[in-house]
Amino acid sequence: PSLEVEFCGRLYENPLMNASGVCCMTTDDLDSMARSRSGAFITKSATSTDRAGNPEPRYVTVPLGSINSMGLPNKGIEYYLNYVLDRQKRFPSENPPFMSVAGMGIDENIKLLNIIQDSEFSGITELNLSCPNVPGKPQVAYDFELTDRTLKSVFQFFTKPLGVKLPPFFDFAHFDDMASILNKYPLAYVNCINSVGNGLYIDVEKESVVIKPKDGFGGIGGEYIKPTALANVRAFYTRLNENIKIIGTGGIRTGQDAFEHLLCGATMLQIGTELQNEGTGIFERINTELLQILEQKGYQSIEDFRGKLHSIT
Ligand SMILES: C=Cc1c(C(=O)O)[nH]c(=O)[nH]c1=O
Repeated sequence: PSLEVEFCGRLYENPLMNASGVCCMTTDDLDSMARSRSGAFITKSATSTDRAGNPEPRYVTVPLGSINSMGLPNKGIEYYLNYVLDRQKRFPSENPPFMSVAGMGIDENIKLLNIIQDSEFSGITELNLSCPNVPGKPQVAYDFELTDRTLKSVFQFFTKPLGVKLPPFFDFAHFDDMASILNKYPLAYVNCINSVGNGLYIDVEKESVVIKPKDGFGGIGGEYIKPTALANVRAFYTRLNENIKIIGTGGIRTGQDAFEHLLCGATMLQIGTELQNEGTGIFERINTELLQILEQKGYQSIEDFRGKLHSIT
């Protein structure tokens, strides 16, 4: 069997990539992703200029996942754009990395996307509408009118492939309302989900929180969030028109987790917490485990089962 996937008109050797934010802050991080067995990779969400982010400790690995309140530290969009444009020139036959952007508001999102639109970048852009950790900044995608207004403005000028990174939703009315907004726009994909916002992890021995920002409140990733991630992948896969693909993110630690996301309808798969824990060797491991599952089940390709999750009739 083969793990090859077609996404936005490009062929990838497998569906695995990093989740923006993990292993993508510096050119060294990005080079290690480029050398890995991932099928693709994405930059850290960029703002107009570099940001230090929140005070440390701001990312902590915990038994069932992670908690983070990084606060959108990044090197600024020019740094990441220079990196991806350089790779485009040096490796013209390869798929360019994905570019992620996360403005502090609609104006900065428009500005960032205009920079990408006016550049030679020929890859895929991810608009992050779900950063939960910038104090005083609510997550865009929890404001449905703002999301609609943002996408309306963006698609006045942006003609390159664009996806949006969404936070988790927990209510069928929200799945329905968000899907009806997204279906209005020529999106390449939606990425479900970002970390589950504003969780709290406690160190009982110290009787203390474990991260400094926001009195310890931070986005939760890892095993904790797989059921929520799978539900959001499935909810949008069944509601969006079929040319809006799904990237599945959240709780992928094994080939089986990857298989579950694909069964729910995901086309590409992003790994965050477990990549942070294990390093880029994880891509070789999960590709191997996923191939074993396809072999055991007699599938030749992911197309044979993508989205074919059974309900109980
Ligand atoms: C881009 C900011 C994000 C951050 C962050 O930089 O705090 N953490 C997340 O879990 N998700 C985000 O989208």
